[in-house]
Amino acid sequence: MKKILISNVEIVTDGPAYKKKYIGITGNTISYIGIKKPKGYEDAYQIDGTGKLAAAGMVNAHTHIAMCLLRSYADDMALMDWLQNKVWPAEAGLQKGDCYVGTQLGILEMLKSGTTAYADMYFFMDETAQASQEAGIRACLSRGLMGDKYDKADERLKENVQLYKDWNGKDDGLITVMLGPHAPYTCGKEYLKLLVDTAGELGCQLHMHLAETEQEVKDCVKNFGATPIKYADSLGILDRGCLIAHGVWVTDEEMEIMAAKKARVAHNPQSNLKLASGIAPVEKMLAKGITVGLGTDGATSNNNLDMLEEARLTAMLHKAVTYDPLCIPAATAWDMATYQGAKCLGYDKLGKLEKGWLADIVLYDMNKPHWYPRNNRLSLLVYAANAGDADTAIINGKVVMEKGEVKSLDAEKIYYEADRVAKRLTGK
Ligand SMILES: CSC[C@H]1O[C@@H](n2cnc3c(O)ncnc32)[C@H](O)[C@@H]1O
Ligand SMILES: [Zn+2]
Repeated sequence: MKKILISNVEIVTDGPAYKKKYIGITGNTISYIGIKKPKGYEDAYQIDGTGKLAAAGMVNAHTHIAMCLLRSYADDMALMDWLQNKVWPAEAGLQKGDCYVGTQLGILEMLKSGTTAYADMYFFMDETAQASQEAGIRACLSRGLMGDKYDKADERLKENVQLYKDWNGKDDGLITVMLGPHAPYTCGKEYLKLLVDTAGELGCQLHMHLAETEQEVKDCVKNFGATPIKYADSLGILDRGCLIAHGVWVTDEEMEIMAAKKARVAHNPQSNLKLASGIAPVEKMLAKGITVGLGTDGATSNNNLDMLEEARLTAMLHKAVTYDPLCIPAATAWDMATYQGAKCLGYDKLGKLEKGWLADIVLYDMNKPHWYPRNNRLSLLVYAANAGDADTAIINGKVVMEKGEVKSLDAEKIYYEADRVAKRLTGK
């Protein structure tokens, strides 16, 4: 089995004490962490960790990765205006091959900023799966679904089912698949019932936008007689296992339901702020034991895929909202960006640097002014680091980026292709 040995590396801790360590990787698993040089790694691929900080790779728990193609195309708008008048018309022009390029651009951005896994919901997901496999990034993919009827022949659903059959568990579990009902306002009740039934037959979970805006809640109550969370629950969506994107407008009672049904939430603070959707009651969710990961949402509403920004914003925003400086400390924000994100995607032993856990590891280059002095490395990572500090990325025991170079991606070619596709989509 292939082995990697990282030497002389610092490991993220919430305090001043540290010792330079060795991290051994065997196959896709962390097989050693310690201060003594381990035996049995003489022939391993060697990485010098001097001046580097090792941390678990971040997990982007909700995005639409190929929306990178529409970055800086539609800003300063509210969600429905943005979707109906700018985004959906542009997406209607998506052609075969576009999402492959858009995904490559997004993967490049995520790897270069320390993200090693993501959950996605979009179109042409076969292309997203292909690009993810080639880059070696961990991905949990859903075909975005919108529809009305209980119709097993629905083309979009057929695509999502095929995606599941073709890709779920592929590449040593690197790629997994969920069904992706878009939202209560784009999926009819009968259609949602069909998706729950289909997910049950496949044995997979659902990834859905829920309770993002106040207007969504009002419309849902008007049309279906219940708030989005209660409505989704009444249809069996939460029992099936659900990754909820947003969960901004949820009541205490709904959070109790979410906790009881083990729903996981992807909190997207930057997108929620930019679209003026509101601020999710994250501190309450965490207090109730709900798993809350962090996401960027698409780069059309963010406008980047930088998870360090989301972790920092999460650690700051909720302090201001609650007037409590102790709310969501750096350690909690980091846990959300890594371990809780991994749980959102359905993983058990992912998101921490521990022996026996999956080897998704990022080394950050600390040889920069904003990494001095080093009173607390975790504080530095959450409050001071920036995207360009990610130097090396290992996913499932494979080195996918070294010295800032993503091994399997040709950046210049991707920029050129992405520009070409974006011009066609936006007419700019
Ligand atoms: C059907 S594929 C996914 C679909 O979702 C759109 N989208 C992007 N961001 C958001 C958001 O914050 N809320 C709701 N829908 C969003 C995307 O443009 C695709 O059409
Ligand atoms: Zn979204």
